[in-house]
Amino acid sequence: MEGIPVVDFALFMEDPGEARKRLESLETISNACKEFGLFQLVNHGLDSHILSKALQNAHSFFELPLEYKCKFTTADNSVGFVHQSGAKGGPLDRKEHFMIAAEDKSTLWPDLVPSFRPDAVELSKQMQNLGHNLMTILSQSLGAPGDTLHKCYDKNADYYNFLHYPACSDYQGQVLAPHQDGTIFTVVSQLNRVPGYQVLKDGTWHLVVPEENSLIINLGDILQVWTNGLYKAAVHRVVANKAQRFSFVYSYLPEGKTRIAPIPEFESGHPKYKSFMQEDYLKLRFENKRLENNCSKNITIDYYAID
Ligand SMILES: O=C(O)CCC(=O)C(=O)O
Ligand SMILES: [Fe+2]
Repeated sequence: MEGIPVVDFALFMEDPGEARKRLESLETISNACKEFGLFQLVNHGLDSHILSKALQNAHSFFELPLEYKCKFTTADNSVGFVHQSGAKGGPLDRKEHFMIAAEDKSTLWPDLVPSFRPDAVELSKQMQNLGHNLMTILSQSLGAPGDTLHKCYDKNADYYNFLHYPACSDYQGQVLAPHQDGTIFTVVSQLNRVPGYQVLKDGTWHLVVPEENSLIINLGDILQVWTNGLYKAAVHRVVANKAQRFSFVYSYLPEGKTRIAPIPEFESGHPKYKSFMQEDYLKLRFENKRLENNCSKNITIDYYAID
């Protein structure tokens, strides 16, 4: 099996003594983004305890009674606790999750786990910072100036999500259906290192083994559109495990009113996507995921494709 590309983030954060290695790494990123839409990041620079705290808090929250957790469910499922979800026309996903809008003044925090809120806010700040640096590196990996992707929008409207996949003793299929994220890119931490995350490449699913201290960076639809299809949004899913699995997902998104369209220097007069407003696409995706909505088609970025 072909390995999932690994990128050493420290190379980019240190003084420029390692120029040759950096160039090699930019090449690795570029190839990974074209082939998998994904790479793994090591030496990511996050505070070493922050992810173990996230795991403890997620564990404490998800083991609370369903009745309590459901107090944090909102009408449109865009934030808060979601007990059941699934792709259109398919079986339900076997997971529950708690979604939070970064920098939101939400009061929707589980009071029975007092450390949940301060630890989550701190983690989201560190993730924001990591994402900012990744945007520069991704711009450079495209052979463009470091501020190229930053210049596509003014402000972030990020979301982050704690997920729990209960142990599956007699089921071996997928517990989260294949999909692409509607983000710029998404950072995934397989918090308790139980395997499950897989990425599709050339018709084959590849397991992303949760190595210690590594993160998954998976590209989303917006980066695919900005690069006019040069970089692709990773098609990924989660498969069952006999052990329960916890993960943390941080989604980088521009503000809702941002217009998304191929960046002129990457489309050379042949845009493959129509321009759209970020919040319109997000809304379509959320509406489409709601179980009571019986529309049979799964909305993807192809909705805006120019054929
Ligand atoms: O739980 C995971 O590892 C991945 C979750 C995911 O792909 C998502 O929430 O979009
Ligand atoms: Fe995803």
